[in-house]
Amino acid sequence: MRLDPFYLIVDSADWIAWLVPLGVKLVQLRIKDRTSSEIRAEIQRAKAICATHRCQLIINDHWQLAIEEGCDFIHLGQEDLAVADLSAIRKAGLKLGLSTHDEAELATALAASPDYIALGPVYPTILKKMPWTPQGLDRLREWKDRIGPLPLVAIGGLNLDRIAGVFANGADSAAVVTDITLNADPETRTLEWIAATKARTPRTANAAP
Ligand SMILES: Cc1ncc(COP(=O)(O)OP(=O)(O)O)c(N)n1
Ligand SMILES: Cc1nc(C(=O)O)sc1CCOP(=O)(O)O
Ligand SMILES: [Mg+2]
Repeated sequence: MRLDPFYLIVDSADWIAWLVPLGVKLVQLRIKDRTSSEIRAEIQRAKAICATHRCQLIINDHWQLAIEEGCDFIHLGQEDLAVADLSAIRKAGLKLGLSTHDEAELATALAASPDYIALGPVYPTILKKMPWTPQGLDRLREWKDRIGPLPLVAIGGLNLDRIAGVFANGADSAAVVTDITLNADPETRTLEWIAATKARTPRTANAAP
């Protein structure tokens, strides 16, 4: 499996409706602090938009809703993984991306046979507080050497100036939140990300549903 090199992460179907039609091919719906029925409605809307635009949708955290709504890809952190029903996830045919932040987490993640591994935070992030210091590019390279052909997602503090470095050090895809969502012009910045990652875009959409 190949991941699109530009991995957008947003917290609503409104963002997806706005930015996916610009040409985004890989998007994560990462919603916190909403009710289950609100999240279900967001997933339904996001799924319809992504299907129209042949964009791979990945649901963060809410694997039960993803199964119930017929989604095909989820992302889980280690705490999510610890309480998730992996066999139900696999039985439903969902692909699985997993977060890692240290050696122990990498071992746990690899034991779950994921479809990609994410390493973060590569650079400092303002999105959420985390106990890990920034991993840096050498650590990214080390992760790629360890996981071989499994796709590697870099996340944390990425911006246009940093993406060449993450690709040069083994990342297959660069995940981004605030460089786009807090930008004064998210639409233009999204187009800039698409242009900056275009040369690495798989010729066949890995990602299209
Ligand atoms: C691509 C990607 N990588 C890492 C994360 C973080 O997942 P997690 O550790 O579960 O933290 P939350 O995002 O749930 O706060 C991610 N969402 N996506
Ligand atoms: C959600 C998330 N997870 C991370 C990890 O390291 O697991 S870093 C991160 C935040 C990414 O946001 P931004 O692109 O704004 O830094
Ligand atoms: Mg999570």
